[in-house]
Amino acid sequence: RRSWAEPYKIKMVEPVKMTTRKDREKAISEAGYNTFLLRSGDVYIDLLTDSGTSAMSDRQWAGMMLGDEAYAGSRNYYNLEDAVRQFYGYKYLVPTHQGRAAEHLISKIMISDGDVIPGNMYFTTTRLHQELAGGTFADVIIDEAHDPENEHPFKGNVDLQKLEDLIKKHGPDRMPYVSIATAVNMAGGQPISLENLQQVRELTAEYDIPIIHDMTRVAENAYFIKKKEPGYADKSVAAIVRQICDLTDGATMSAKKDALVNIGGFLAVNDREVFEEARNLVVVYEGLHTYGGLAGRDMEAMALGIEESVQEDHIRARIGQVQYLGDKLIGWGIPVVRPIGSHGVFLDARKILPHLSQDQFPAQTLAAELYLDAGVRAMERGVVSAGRNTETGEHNYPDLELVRLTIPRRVYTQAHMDVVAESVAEVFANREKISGLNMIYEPKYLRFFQARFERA
Ligand SMILES: Cc1ncc(COP(=O)(O)O)c(/C=N/[C@@H](Cc2ccccc2)C(=O)O)c1O
Repeated sequence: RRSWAEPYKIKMVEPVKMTTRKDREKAISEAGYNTFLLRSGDVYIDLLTDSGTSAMSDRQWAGMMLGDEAYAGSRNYYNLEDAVRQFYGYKYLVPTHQGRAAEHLISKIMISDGDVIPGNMYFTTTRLHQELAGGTFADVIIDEAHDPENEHPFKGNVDLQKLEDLIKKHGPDRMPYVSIATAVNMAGGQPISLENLQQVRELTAEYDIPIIHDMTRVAENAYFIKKKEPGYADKSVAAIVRQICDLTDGATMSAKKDALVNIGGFLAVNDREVFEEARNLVVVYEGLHTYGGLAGRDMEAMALGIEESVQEDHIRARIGQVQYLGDKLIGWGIPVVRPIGSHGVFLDARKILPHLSQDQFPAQTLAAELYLDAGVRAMERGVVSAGRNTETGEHNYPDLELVRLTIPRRVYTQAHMDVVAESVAEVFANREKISGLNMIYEPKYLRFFQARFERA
């Protein structure tokens, strides 16, 4: 098997610098042992997130020069509308500044006090907007998704029995929609199969319950279907993306991921009334309905990014780079979520630091130690991210206590992946010496963004 390389060449570079251990000790303690609070200038390889951190193509940069900054009816809006219709198939588009803005709108429109919204594992902003609208999230993902070592190829699948029991328990009238995420972020970037999505569609259709699709990483999910689901090997990623979307009634999109832009998102629906209400609400919270908080140039870059996101060479290289890092760590016996997901490699902090209880924040600790070793920035995806139970006020204690090494699209080379792998191995070799953290500042909402810690 011959080696293969990225399907692009680099035209512009942004120099990054190595820091010293001393610099990093100072930086991480000033950041309260929270990688979100580090300055990017103090970070060598930034794997905090794949959100908004991808490299745009020369065509997208050219698109930035074609911004029609008319207040109303910008040409770029119509180009974006065409791209959403062509590649995703949804009828009506409401642009927003990013994904959580679309989540805010659809939650406000479709959720009433006391409603239950089933979903395949929670996502932080999605669940918060459901709660702010008076709803309660209910997890219907298969049990395997909560087991980091289980090799189920489609851990994003819905447990149909759990879903049906919920519908029977609460009644369809208390269920405004089922929330389906593709390439489930908190499970480790784990795909849902088309077979399972079709079964969810059949079940919800019986009760006339719509499906709202969090399509933030839909192209990555489509790639896994092409590679792993019987019958799809000869289908294009673009065709599989359409097939996924056509099984849903609407979508929220953070275009900062798959669609390769630094800012942008949208709400797209097929129902005219939901569209009318969303178009009316967007002018309250985001901006006119033809720009939704974005500049014309941003919408142009997004339209082009959507087209590029489903190109076979691009998505194969993107997923290939994540697999490369994951396989390297697995080869060195480092506990990671398996199978390797779509947008990052998730370290199993519970297994790496078994001597730390979740009250000592193992994933938060591991992310800080990784940064200290060589300046690699990762993200806590464990008890801090899980937040507190709205009833009891206690921490939610998730089975998955993870540190996410999230790979931006078209930014880092294989050499960077090697440096990251060696840094993880170094921290892993010294894991017994790692002690835990105490939380000393806890914000009310989405605490993981701004919480501060000190060494226990
Ligand atoms: C599956 C899914 N659905 C919606 C959104 C919101 O989209 P947006 O408002 O950010 O554009 C996101 C954003 N995910 C980013 C950024 C992030 C957000 C909250 C906590 C930590 C990190 C990440 O995973 O790094 C997502 O992954």
